[in-house]
Amino acid sequence: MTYYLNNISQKKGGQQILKKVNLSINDNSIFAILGPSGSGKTSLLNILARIDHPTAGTFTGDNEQKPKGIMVFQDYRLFPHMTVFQNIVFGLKIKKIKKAEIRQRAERIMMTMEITELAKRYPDELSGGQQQRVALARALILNPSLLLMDEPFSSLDEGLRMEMLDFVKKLQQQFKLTVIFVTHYKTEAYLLSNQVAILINGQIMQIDTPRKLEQTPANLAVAKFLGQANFIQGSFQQHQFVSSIYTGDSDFRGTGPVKEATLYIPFVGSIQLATTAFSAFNGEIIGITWIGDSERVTIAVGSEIIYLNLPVDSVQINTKKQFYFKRLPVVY
Ligand SMILES: Nc1ncnc2c1ncn2[C@@H]1O[C@H](COP(=O)(O)OP(=O)(O)OP(=O)(O)O)[C@@H](O)[C@H]1O
Repeated sequence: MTYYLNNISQKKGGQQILKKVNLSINDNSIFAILGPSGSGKTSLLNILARIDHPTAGTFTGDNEQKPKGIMVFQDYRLFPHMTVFQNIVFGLKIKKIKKAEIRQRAERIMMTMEITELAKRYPDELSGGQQQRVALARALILNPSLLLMDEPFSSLDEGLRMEMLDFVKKLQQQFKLTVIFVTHYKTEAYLLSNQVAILINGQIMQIDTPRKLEQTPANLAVAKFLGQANFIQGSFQQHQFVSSIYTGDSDFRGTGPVKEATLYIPFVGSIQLATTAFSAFNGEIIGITWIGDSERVTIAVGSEIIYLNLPVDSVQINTKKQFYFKRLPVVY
């Protein structure tokens, strides 16, 4: 089933929290929603789980069906007085399913989640990663077609987070799930999905592949949220782009008044050291820090300071160098 979010808006306490959110989400896939803290991610998922209502708009499936997602929360929300097994089967018990079937389904799901040996433990006897596996098992035992994951791994350490992301991908394929995964870590979103929606201030700003988001952010708000970039104020004046580090030709063919724009120069992938069509700026290398797979290079360009991640040993300290844009990187 394809899921459709049609013009979903929500107001709370006089504040507009979601503004006309439109998304269509394909069956049997992982869709990531990426946004800063307070952008409305949880509010949106609560609506998709039918825990809350939108002020306007609808959430439908094909044939106008009313789908309901099952949530997995950041803070697990396990029942502390129940064992792992009791937590997992809780949802089936209240559906009055037969005991033998409950046991069979629980055993199968615990095996998949690699938590069989934890069945008799209580939540406070589990690590964060184990608790999240139990929370996932509790959701999956209900055979959901739509799984809603609200920053499920943000309290886990980096290594475990990466492991859990791989696990989610495996589960998605095994159970043919549709997963909506909400996060404020872009690496998580990029690792999970080739379709990422950026939510800022309750508004979907862009839906794209990770590569397109990084290379061509839809606006300055998206570019700033994605971060790891230099931002230089400038403007188009006739056919020229004018800024403190680069003034020259652009393909902008505006007439009339000056148009403000910002040069968006990501640390990675925006600059070449060899000549291309857009000649760019001269800078002096004033700092080089080794950061593993590359060097963070500090460049003085007039009174501006620019940071770039360049291949190891590609520039020398205290030398001057010319840098070339791959294309004139402008955002509004
Ligand atoms: N009951 C409420 N009344 C008024 N404002 C609310 C209410 N619940 C949430 N908000 C506001 O709505 C906005 C969105 O909150 P929400 O929790 O959906 O964001 P989020 O992106 O999930 O944030 P985080 O990543 O920090 O969990 C925030 O500005 C929040 O303060």
